[in-house]
Amino acid sequence: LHAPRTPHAAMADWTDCLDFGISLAKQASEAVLTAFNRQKEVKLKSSPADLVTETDQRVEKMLISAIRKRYPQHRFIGEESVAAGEPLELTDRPTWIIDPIDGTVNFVHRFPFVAISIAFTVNKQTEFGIVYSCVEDKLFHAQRGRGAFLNGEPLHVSGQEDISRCVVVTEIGAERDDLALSTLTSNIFRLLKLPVHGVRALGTAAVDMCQVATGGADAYYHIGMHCWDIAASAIIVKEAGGVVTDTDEFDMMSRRVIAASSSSVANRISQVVRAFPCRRDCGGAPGANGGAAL
Ligand SMILES: O=P(O)(O)OC[C@@]1(O)O[C@H](CO)[C@@H](O)[C@@H]1O
Ligand SMILES: [Mg+2]
Ligand SMILES: [Mg+2]
Repeated sequence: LHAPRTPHAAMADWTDCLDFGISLAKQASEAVLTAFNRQKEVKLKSSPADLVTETDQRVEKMLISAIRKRYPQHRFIGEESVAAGEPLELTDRPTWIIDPIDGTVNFVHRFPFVAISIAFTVNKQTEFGIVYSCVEDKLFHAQRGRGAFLNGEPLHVSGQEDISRCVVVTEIGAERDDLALSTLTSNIFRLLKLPVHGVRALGTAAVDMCQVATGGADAYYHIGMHCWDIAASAIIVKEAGGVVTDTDEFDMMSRRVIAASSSSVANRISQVVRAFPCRRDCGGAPGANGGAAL
């Protein structure tokens, strides 16, 4: 017996949403750059190193209201909306996952790596990701099955398989409790002792991961970030030929990620790096309600 065929017309490719997201990321970048050299009013969120400014909030509102006007049925997970009390819930409905400024500490200090990160999921699967590194004027994007691009040029990971020849990117993040700090610093210690060629941190997970997509870095790992920090750059790495994983299958809500140029490098990092407990962004077990796949 054959199942009835689903008309292919039902399979949207979401390119219209991608193009709209790219045009909005460019507008948002102008707002971020205008504010970049100005004095900012800074507020604290979860820790003394977790900052927010009026620009983060304004850019997120601008993005969400423009998308909502054009796609009234779509849903949102936005960093600053969640901070303001909106639920963090990923459903099967088309969902935009937004970090209006990834690298707010950099933005406050005028350290020149700040990015707008926009991912789009349907049925909990990422369809595209956009990362605009504003000061560098680098626009990264990837669409599922269609490759990754930087300012329109195709991207490829380095393909490096030997950990001892890798530049590895990570972040210390905003956690300041003893367990998190000792785990994070001992992870760096163990990697350096392997040895690796170098460990780097730019202050924005989105841009860090895009370095792996360009081949400028060979791997990235991080514990404690949120889905909006990595949702867009994860598909960019994957479409550039990289491997995106967790200790198990990648789950953007788990608050752990390894992105690498090859599975051998990803496996080596997962053997060396220890995690500390972090509450999931949403959902229970990986892949269950709220879990999300690439
Ligand atoms: O708050 P922001 O600027 O959007 O996020 C900045 C950030 O450093 O926070 C995470 C901390 O774990 C990082 O991975 C991420 O890039
Ligand atoms: Mg962020
Ligand atoms: Mg942010």
